[in-house]
Amino acid sequence: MPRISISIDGPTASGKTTLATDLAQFLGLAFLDTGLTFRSLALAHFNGDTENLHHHLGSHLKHHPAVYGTSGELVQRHRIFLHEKEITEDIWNPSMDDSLKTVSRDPAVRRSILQLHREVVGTYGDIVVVGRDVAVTLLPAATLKIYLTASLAVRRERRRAQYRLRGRSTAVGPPTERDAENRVAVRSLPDSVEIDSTYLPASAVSASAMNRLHASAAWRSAVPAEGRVTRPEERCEEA
Ligand SMILES: Nc1ncnc2c1ncn2[C@@H]1O[C@H](COP(=O)(O)OP(=O)(O)OP(=O)(O)O)[C@@H](O)[C@H]1O
Ligand SMILES: Nc1ccn([C@@H]2O[C@H](COP(=O)(O)O)[C@@H](O)[C@H]2O)c(=O)n1
Repeated sequence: MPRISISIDGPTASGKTTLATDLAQFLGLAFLDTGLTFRSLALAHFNGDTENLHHHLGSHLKHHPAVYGTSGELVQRHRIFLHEKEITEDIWNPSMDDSLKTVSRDPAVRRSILQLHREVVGTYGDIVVVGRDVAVTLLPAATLKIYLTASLAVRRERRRAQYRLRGRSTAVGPPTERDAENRVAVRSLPDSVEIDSTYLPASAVSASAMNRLHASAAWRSAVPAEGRVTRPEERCEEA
């Protein structure tokens, strides 16, 4: 069967990870959060390695995505290793925001990270990928490209609530110029959809994405009619 891939772009705290987890679980896909690779290099930078971030890439940084089975079970949890040491939890230090900016503004580092992500996508194939610019740079032929938005106020409130719960933080600002350019670029790709989650609960965002996936030409040609699945709530709506 041809492969299924879904990209989810959008600004901080718009709900990308939440939607990606839901889709990956429901469809039995891998889930790669590209932001975690940036955070891994930010950790190296934060720990004092400010000169040559490249030497941490290549075979030294291993990003294993989460993988879900066809019944929605977690087959492999996501894990990241840097020089063979697991750093999956260490990358969430809120003091690393400045290092994160340094890493993500370096074009050469971005190119190397993209190469690493291409290798992950090549290995796993059936995958949901989340990030700031993944449709254009990594998955221009994805079965569905989602641009997920929410108002600044709502994104800030979501992040505040999340911070209270998990003790992790990221600054939430208005969309940057790069976000705005990327949004326009995603719109111009075939099989792309923009979902504004400001007033939608997470379940409605997932249902909307699933409906759009089923309507996409790439999905129809990739999945034979007898193999297509719908959520119970979608079947109710259709009845
Ligand atoms: N539609 C929604 N309605 C209400 N809360 C939501 C919705 N989607 C996500 N959330 C909550 O908002 C918070 C941020 O969501 P999430 O981590 O998925 O965003 P993100 O876009 O992946 O963020 P980042 O860019 O920082 O990785 C989480 O606590 C999540 O539970
Ligand atoms: N494709 C991407 C993904 C991330 N970044 C940068 O990394 C930061 C962390 O990402 P989160 O999704 O975990 O918030 C993010 O703020 C970006 O600066 C990126 O540039 N491209």
